[in-house]
Amino acid sequence: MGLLQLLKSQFLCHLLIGYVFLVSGLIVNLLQLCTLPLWLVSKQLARRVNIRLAYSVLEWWSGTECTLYTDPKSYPLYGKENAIVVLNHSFEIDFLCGWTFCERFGVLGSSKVLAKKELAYVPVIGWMWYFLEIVFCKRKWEEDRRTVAQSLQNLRDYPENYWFLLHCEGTRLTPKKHQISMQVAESKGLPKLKYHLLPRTKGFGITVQNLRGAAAAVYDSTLNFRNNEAPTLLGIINGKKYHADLYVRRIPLEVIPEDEAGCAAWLHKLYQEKDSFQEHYTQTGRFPGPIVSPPRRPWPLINWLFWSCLLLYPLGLLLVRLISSGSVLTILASVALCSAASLGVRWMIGQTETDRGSSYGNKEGPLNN
Ligand SMILES: CC/C=C\C/C=C\C/C=C\C/C=C\C/C=C\C/C=C\CCC(=O)SCCNC(=O)CCNC(=O)[C@H](O)C(C)(C)COP(=O)(O)OP(=O)(O)OC[C@H]1O[C@@H](n2cnc3c(N)ncnc32)[C@H](O)[C@@H]1OP(=O)(O)O
Ligand SMILES: CCCCCCCCCCCCCCCC(=O)OC[C@@H](O)COP(=O)(O)O
Repeated sequence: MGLLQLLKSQFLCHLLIGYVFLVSGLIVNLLQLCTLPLWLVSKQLARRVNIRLAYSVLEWWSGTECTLYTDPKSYPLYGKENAIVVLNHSFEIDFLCGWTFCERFGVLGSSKVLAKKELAYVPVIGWMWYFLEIVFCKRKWEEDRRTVAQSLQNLRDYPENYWFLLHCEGTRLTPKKHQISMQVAESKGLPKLKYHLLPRTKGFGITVQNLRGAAAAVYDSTLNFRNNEAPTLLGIINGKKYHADLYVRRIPLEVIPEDEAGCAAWLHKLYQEKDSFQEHYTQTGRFPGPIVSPPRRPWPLINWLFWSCLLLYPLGLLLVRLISSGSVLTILASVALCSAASLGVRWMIGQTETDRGSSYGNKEGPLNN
């Protein structure tokens, strides 16, 4: 274990990182709130300010290495156009890998996702997403068909390039969800998938329909981790290194059928292809095609140094004052506050854990929702 990894695994280090993450995030949330009047004056300027504010929270502490497999001809277009990203949903840190790639291609602050509504209430990240015009769904089509379409329409004049992420499986893969979704596949006469849940086609259909002309392509993205790892956020916080491999194919939006049934059939075929890429990965330890290496940028490090210096210095001063005050009551109150904050951060980490995930796709029944 290297010195940096040893440091990362220490409890005190977790407390300090948790403190910097939480306080910097809340400051950014507050600044975002202050941009509300700006929306009335200039919507596009308010959007640009929020993109930059979000950037400084999203790119944070991750030691995950990511390798990109893709066609070198498509590579120069990444980050230079709007795109719909279709990504498998098997790992607890899918979102971190997504952020890492967004950062490398300069679209971290502007990128979007079709996210479950419950995430809107997660402090810092969920609150920030509200200002970033993230599209939320209740996974209840009767309600989502109208609200999701409206939110997508709002993105048509977005002032900066973005990726719109869709986890078409709708929930993270578990053995039970997989078994149930394969029953649905069988009942629909569709081939079984080994590594994916059956994709939900309605969200994809409505996204393509509403972003046609605004997004140039679908980036079919398939993620896996080396050595059969099942990475967790807690693992990362404890300094564990994971290595992600991502296979991306750029598919021009024009090739996707315009009618609902054709579009759904196209997506099912895409997932059958994704399944074969995962099989290839399992057999050979790599995805097909050449590797390209997006360069690391200095901004994440500069960003972290900025927030750490800004927030750790006053914390140090406060601690010295607290101890020298000698007041048992003040010290107890401070310990209680720190405990509450660390429980809050632990709850947020819990939101990323598949074991604590939703029951969506878990119930047997006519609709299996
Ligand atoms: C160069 C590098 C490139 C790429 C880099 C990679 C990524 C970076 C990109 C962007 C990053 C940006 C941000 C990322 C940050 C964070 C991400 C965090 C995570 C949030 C993600 C989530 O919250 S996922 C959960 C929410 N999202 C979704 O659910 C999307 C998919 N779902 C849908 O599309 C749904 O259709 C819906 C939500 C719109 C509506 O759901 P509902 O359940 O109401 O309706 P459905 O149509 O889905 O259900 C009825 C139909 O489904 C059939 N059915 C029933 N049971 C099942 C079952 N178990 N499995 C499959 N199908 C089932 C049923 O029969 C019905 O069928 P029909 O034939 O009638 O359609
Ligand atoms: C050391 C301190 C570090 C503190 C870090 C706290 C970080 C909290 C980040 C919260 C971001 C939450 C994003 C989670 C995205 C996610 O993966 O959602 C799952 C959904 O797709 C599907 O849900 P489900 O149906 O339950 O599988």
